[in-house]
Amino acid sequence: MTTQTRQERAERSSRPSRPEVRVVPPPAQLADDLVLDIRELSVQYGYGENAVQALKGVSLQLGRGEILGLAGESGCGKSTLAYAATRLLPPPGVITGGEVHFRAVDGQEHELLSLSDNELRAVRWSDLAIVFQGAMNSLNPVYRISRQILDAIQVHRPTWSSKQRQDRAKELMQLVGIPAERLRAFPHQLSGGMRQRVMIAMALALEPQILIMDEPTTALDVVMQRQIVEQIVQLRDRMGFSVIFITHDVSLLIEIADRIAIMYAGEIIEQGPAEELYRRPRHPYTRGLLKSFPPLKGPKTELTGIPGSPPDLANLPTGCKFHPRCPFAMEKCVTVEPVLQISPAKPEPGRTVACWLHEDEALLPQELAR
Ligand SMILES: Nc1ncnc2c1ncn2[C@@H]1O[C@H](COP(=O)(O)OP(=O)(O)OP(=O)(O)O)[C@@H](O)[C@H]1O
Repeated sequence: MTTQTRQERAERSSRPSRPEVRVVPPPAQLADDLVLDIRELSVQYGYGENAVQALKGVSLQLGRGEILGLAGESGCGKSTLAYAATRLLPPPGVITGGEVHFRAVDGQEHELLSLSDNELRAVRWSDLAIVFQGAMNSLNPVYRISRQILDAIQVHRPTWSSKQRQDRAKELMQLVGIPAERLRAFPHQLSGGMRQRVMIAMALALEPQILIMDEPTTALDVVMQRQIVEQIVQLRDRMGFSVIFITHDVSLLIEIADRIAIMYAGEIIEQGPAEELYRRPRHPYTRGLLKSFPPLKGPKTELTGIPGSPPDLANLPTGCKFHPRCPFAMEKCVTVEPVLQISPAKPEPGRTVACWLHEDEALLPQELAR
C-alpha cells in the first residue's frame, strides 16, 4: 500500500462523507473496469492425507458497480471462495494457490493474498465489507442498535465527533429504509428483515467498494427477501459499489444479479449474464438448479430438483464431477474433465460453460440448445 493511499484514506476518514450518486453503466461495459480479479484460486481444508480440495483453480471477475451472483448447492464452495478471496478463511482452510487482484477507485492495484496483515486490514475495512451468513443473529441482544452502529463507526472513524457519528448512524438507517427512531430499539424489538437491514447498514458504514453478502436473505420470508434484494439494487445504483451475492437460490439472483456464476464441487461450471443464464441455462446442473426453486415472480412451474447429492470432496468422481447425476452424461464425461470455456456449439458473448455436450451442436439435448 502506498503512502499516497494511506494519506487519502486518512483524509477520507476525517470527514463525514455522503454516498455519492453515480450512474452505473450496463454490465457489458463493466468488464473493462474490474474491481476484483480472482485468478486460479485453490483452497484445501486440512493437511496431508486428510486434506480435501474445496476450491480448484477458480477464476472469477467482478466489475465495478456490478452485482455478481454466486450460486450452487450447499457445500459447493461459495463461502470458501468469498472468504478465501478476502483472506478471511478460517482454519483449517488453507489457500494453496492463486492470486486475487483488487483495483481501488484511484486505479491502484493490490494483490490481496500477498499483502501484509496491516495493509490488508486497511484495504479490507474501508474497501471491502462482508455480511456473513446468519449475520442478523450476531447483533448483541443487550445493546441498543444505536450503540452497535456507533461502535462500528467509532472503530473505523476514530477522529469523528460524537455528533458526526450520530448523524452518520441516522443516515445509514435511513439508507436501508429504517426510521432513525429505531436506533433506540434493542435487536429483539426489530423484525428479522430489519435486523438484516441493520447489518447491511453497518457494512455500508465505510462506503465499501465491494460488498460480499453470504446468504443474506436465507432466514427471511419471500416478501422480505424481495424487499431486501430490491434495496440492495437501489443502494448499488446510488452508491456504485460492487456486490458478490451468495445464495443457493438461483431464482432469487434473477431479481438482483447482473451476472451469475454457478459452482459445483469447488469449481465454476457456468457463468453468464443473469437474464440469459436464467432463460437458457447451458449446463445440465444449472438447468437442474433452476428447476429446484420456484421463481419469485411469474407463472408457477413444476419443481423437479436434481437427483442425488453433491459429491464428497474427499472422494470425487472422475471426469466431470457432475456426471453421476447428469441425465445427459456420455462416455467422455466419465473419464475426461471438461474445462470452463465459451461453448463451441453455442458461442455467446460473456458466457462460459464446462460441459462436453457443448463440443458439438449435435450432442446438445434440446433442453440446453434453445
Ligand atoms: N471447516 C471446514 N473443515 C473441513 N471442510 C470444510 C470446512 N468448511 C468447509 N469445508 C468443506 O468445503 C466445502 C465447501 O464449503 P462451503 O461452506 O464453502 O460451501 P457453500 O457452497 O458455501 O455451502 P453453504 O451454502 O452450505 O454455505 C464443503 O463441502 C466442506 O466439505
